[in-house]
Amino acid sequence: MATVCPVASLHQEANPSRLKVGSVKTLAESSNLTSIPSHYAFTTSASSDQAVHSDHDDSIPVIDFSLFSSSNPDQRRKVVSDLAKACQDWGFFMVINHGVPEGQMKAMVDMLMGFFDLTEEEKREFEGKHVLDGIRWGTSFNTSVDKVFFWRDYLKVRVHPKFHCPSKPEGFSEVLAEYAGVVRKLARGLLKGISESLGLEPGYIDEAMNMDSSLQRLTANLYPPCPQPKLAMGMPPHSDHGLLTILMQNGIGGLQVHHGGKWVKIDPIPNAFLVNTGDHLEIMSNGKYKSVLHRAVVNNKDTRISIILSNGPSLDTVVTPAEQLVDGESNRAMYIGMKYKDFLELHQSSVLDGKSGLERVKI
Ligand SMILES: O=C(O)CCC(=O)C(=O)O
Ligand SMILES: [Fe+2]
Repeated sequence: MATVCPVASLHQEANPSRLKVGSVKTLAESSNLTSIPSHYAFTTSASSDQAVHSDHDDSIPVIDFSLFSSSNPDQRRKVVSDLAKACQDWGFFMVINHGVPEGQMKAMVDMLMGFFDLTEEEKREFEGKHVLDGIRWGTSFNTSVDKVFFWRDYLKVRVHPKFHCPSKPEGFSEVLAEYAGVVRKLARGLLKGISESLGLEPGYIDEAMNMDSSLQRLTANLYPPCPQPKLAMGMPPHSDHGLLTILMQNGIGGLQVHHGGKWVKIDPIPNAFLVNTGDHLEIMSNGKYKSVLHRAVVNNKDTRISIILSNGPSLDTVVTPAEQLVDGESNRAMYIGMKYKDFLELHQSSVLDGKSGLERVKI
C-alpha cells in the first residue's frame, strides 16, 4: 500500500536482510537510544496521515453480548440488528458484558509481559520458521521480506485445534488454555449472531467453517517506547485474514481504524474486547461485511501490549460465499473459493500490505 514507503530502500547500507535481527525490546532498552536505526524509518508514516478521534454521533459501536441470551425477543432482535450495523458500517466493535472474568484477562497480560521479559536467548528457543509452526516468537512481520522493520515484537501461538504453548513463563499454558477456550466460545456466540444478521440459520457459519476444528491463534504484540514514534510504525495498514479477531490491550492506546476515509484512534475501554471482522467473513458474506484496514502506531512513553485471538475456519475449509447470499447475475459470487491453509501460506510469504491477500481471491 502506498502509505508504507520505505526510506531504507534509498540507502544501500540499510538493507535489513543483511543484519542480524534482534528484538525491538532489546533495542529500546539499550542505553542512550535517542534515535531509531534507519531500517525502522518510514518516509510516509502515521504522522503524515494524521488520525482523528471519532465523532460523538459516529463512534465505534458497542455490543452488549449478554443480550444474545435475553429472554426478551425484542432485545435479541435489537442486538442482532446492532451487530449487522456494526459489521456493515465499521467492521470493528467493542463487546461488553462478554462474561470473561477481569482476572483472566489480567492474568494473560501479566503472562505475556513475563514472556517478553525472558532473555533474548530464552525467547530464541521459540523462534519458528513457517506460518504454520505452532509457536513463533519474532520481530517486525516477516524479516526475510520486510523492507523496513516494524517497531514490534510478537509471539504467535496456535491454540486450536491443537494446543501449543511456550514452556516459559511457568503457568503460561494453564492461563492460555483457559483464556483461549472462553474466547473461542465468545467468538462462536458472535458468529451465531452474525449468521442471523445475514439472514442465515444461526448455526450456518459454525457449520460451514467447521468451527469445531477452527484455527485459533494467539498473537501478542509488544510495542516498546520508541524515541522517534513519528518515524516508526508498529504495524502497517492491514486487514486480518480470519473470521473474527478478538483483541484486548494493557490500557495503552495505539490502534487506529480506517473508517469514513480517515484514520480513527480507538481508545481502550477497560475490560471490553475490541472485535473486528476478517477477510474470510468478507468472502463468506460475499462482500456484505468487509474486513477493515487498521494499523498500530507507537509512542515514546509507555510499553503497549495487545493480545489478540484470531478465530478462523478450520485449515482445510474451502471458503466460498454462502450460497444463500449469491443469486444469478444481480448478486453473483465475488470471490473464488480457496482453502484457508493456502490463503495463509500466500499471506505470510509476502509483505504485509493492506488487503492484498483478499485481492488474490476477488473475481
Ligand atoms: O496492536 C494492535 O492494536 C493491532 C495489532 C493487529 O492488528 C494484529 O496483530 O493483527
Ligand atoms: Fe490486525
